This record gives sequence, structure tokens and C-alpha cells, in this order.
Amino acid sequence: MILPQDCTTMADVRAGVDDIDRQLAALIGTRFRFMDAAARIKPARGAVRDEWRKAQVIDNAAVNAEANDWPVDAARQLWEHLVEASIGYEFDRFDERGN
Ligand SMILES: O=C(O)C(=O)C[C@]1(C(=O)O)C=C[C@@H](O)C=C1
Repeated sequence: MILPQDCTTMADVRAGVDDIDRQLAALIGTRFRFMDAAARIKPARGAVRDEWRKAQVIDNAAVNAEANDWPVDAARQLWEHLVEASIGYEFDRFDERGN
């Protein structure tokens, strides 16, 4: 894969971005498989949304962004959406259990 510092055209840049996005999609897919597991393991529907853990996950995302040299505010916004999407998905999977 081409490195950012080696890009000389926008085609190079976009090929790099598309490759990164494919990798992100695979990782996010694996993250959603953990939501399948959470929906299977949690004892009650009321446990699906956990605001304390949500705050911890978003704080972790901010620390990880800073460690990898990208904007902390962007990380907080992205993970806010990611965790809310995960919660919605987890509710759907939990409700499929039927108990
Ligand atoms: O840690 C959990 O309890 C999860 O179900 C995972 C997760 C997340 O997306 O990281 C999703 C829902 C909870 O509100 C908190 C965090």
C-alpha cells in the first residue's frame, strides 16, 4: 500500500484512503461481532445501554487518537456515533432473543 508521504497524485491519495477504509470496515465488522456477543450475554434489556461504559469507551478513543496524532475532538464525535450505532444494533439483537 502506498504511504501518505509517497503520494504524488490525488489518485494515489484516494487509493490509499480506499484501502484504509476497507481495513476500517473489517475492524468495525469485528467490533459489531462483539455486540452480537454482548446481546447474547447480557442478562436483561436494561443492561444494553450502559452510560458509564459508553463514557469510558469515548475517553479511550480520545486517548488513542492523541497517541496516533489525530484530532481528539474528531475521535470523540466518531465514537459517539459508533457507540450509539452499536447500542441500536445490540438492542435489535437482544430483542431477537425473545427473552
Ligand atoms: O460494553 C458494553 O456493555 C457494550 O455493550 C459495548 C458498548 C460499545 O459500543 O462499546 C455498547 C453499549 C454500551 O452502552 C456500552 C458500550
